[in-house]
Amino acid sequence: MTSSANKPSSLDSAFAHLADVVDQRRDAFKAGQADPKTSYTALLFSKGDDAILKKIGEEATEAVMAAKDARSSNLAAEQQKLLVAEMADLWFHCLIALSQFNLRPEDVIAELDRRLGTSGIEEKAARKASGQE
Ligand SMILES: N=c1c2ncn([C@@H]3O[C@H](COP(=O)(O)OP(=O)(O)OP(=O)(O)O)[C@@H](O)[C@H]3O)c2ncn1[C@@H]1O[C@H](COP(=O)(O)O)[C@@H](O)[C@H]1O
Repeated sequence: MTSSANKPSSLDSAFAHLADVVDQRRDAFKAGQADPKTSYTALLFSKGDDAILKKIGEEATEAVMAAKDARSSNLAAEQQKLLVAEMADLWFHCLIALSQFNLRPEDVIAELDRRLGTSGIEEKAARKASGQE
């Protein structure tokens, strides 16, 4: 599998580019310029919040099942490929959900950047101590 060391393009810019495409479809759909019959993205925007959020649940479940299959196959190449495809479906639908809520992948990446270097164990303990949980 690909590692970050030999990745030719930046992950951020790949996400940003796809998010631009999705946002353009969203805006074109709202302006009556994208046809849900020819654009899957426009079709989901035409259906609204519930359909978009339901797809995330479905795609997450499919990714989990693909991961279980990959493990059962001892990480066989074909199962790994299927797992990557399901994860791609999940990430794509997350981008649609972000767009539906006027958010961008950059917002999520900024949040992950903010968390860099903070142990999840420490973060949870701090939340408990401050009564947030
Ligand atoms: N990356 C994707 C992408 N990934 C997955 N999908 C679609 O997501 C759909 C959902 O996958 P499922 O496995 O649930 O398949 P399904 O059973 O057909 O879906 P449902 O009937 O259950 O909704 C499929 O139709 C896939 O083709 C995508 N559709 C579009 N894109 C990107 O979005 C761009 C714009 O797409 P359009 O809006 O269709 O022009 C494309 O150029 C691509 O870059």
